[in-house]
Amino acid sequence: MPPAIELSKLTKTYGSRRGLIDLTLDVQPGEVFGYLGPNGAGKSTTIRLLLNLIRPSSGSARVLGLDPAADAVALHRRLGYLAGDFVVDGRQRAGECLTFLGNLRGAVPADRILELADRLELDLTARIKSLSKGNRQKVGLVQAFMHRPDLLILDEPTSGLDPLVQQTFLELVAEAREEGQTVFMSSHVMSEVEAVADRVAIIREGRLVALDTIGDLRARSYLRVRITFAEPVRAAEFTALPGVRDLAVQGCLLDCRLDGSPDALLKAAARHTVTGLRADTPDLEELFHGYYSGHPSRRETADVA
Ligand SMILES: Nc1ncnc2c1ncn2[C@@H]1O[C@H](COP(=O)(O)OP(=O)(O)OP(=O)(O)O)[C@@H](O)[C@H]1O
Repeated sequence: MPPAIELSKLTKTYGSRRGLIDLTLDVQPGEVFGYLGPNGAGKSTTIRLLLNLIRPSSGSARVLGLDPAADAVALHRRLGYLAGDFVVDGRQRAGECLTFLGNLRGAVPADRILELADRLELDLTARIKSLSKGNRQKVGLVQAFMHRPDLLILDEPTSGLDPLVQQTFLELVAEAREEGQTVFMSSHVMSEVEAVADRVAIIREGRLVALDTIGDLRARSYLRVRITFAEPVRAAEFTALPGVRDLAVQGCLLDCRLDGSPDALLKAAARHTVTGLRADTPDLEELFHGYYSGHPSRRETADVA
C-alpha cells in the first residue's frame, strides 16, 4: 500500500513570502499524524497543497498514491476534509446541509449523520447561521467523518470546541484509526495531539524542525529536576556535571534541566543529605516551545534530514 501522504521537497512561495520550504515527509496508512506549528508556520499551506487548492512552487505531493491535481476527483471521494475556516451556506439547517453533502459523497446513511450529531451534541434542526463557532465546527466535523474516508485531513479540528466535545472528537479519531483510516491533523493544542497521535511533525517558519513518535520525542527530551538538601549546597559542585544545564541553586534548593543519564547528578547530590527529589518530563507543549524558540541544544536534536 502506498503511503497515505508522501511529500518530497514540497515548496510554496507567495511572491517573495515563504509559505513552505522543502518539506519531505511520509504519513503511513492507518497512522494518526499530528502536525504542529505556531501561527504562520505553514500548516494551512501544507493542507491546501494536499488538497490541490493551491499549486506547489516546486517539489511534489502524493495523496493515497495519487496526484492531487491530476486525480482530484477520484481523490476527493476518499478524503474527509475540515478546513480551518469551515464555511457553508448559513441559511440551511445543519441537517439539510449534512444530508446534501452526504448525498454528494455517495449516500451516507441518515443514521450515521444522526449518530455523529448526537455524540457531538449538534442540533440538526438549527440554521447554520444561528450556530455558535463551536457548533458550526461540529457541522464541519460530522461532514469530515460521516463517509468514513480513507484519509481525514483536519485543519485545527478542535478550535472553538468545549473540552467535553474535544473528548468526543478524540474518540472519533481513535475509532477512525481502529477502522484503518489515516488521520492528518494540524493543531496548536498539544495535549490533544499528545493524546491521540502516533507521530508528530513540528514546523517552524515553513520548515520541518522535528518529526518523531510521541514516545521518542519524550525519550529525547530532558528532565526538570528539583533536589532539596538538608543543608545549603554550592552551585559549583553541580554546574559542570554531564547533562546538567540551566542550573539554579538557592540555599538548600537545586533546580536544573538534565539531558541523558542522571547518574552524575545523583552521585554528586548523594554527597549531601537529600530531603526531597522531583524529576518531571516536560509535556509536549513545553517540548514544542523548546523547538519553536530555537534553543540551540534543542535544535541539535530536533533537526531532521
Ligand atoms: N495567500 C497568501 N498570500 C501571501 N502569503 C500567504 C498566503 N497564505 C499564507 N501566506 C503566508 O504563508 C505563511 C504560512 O501561512 P499558513 O497559513 O500556511 O500558516 P499556518 O501554520 O496555517 O498558520 P495559522 O495557524 O495561523 O493558520 C505565512 O507567513 C503566511 O503569511
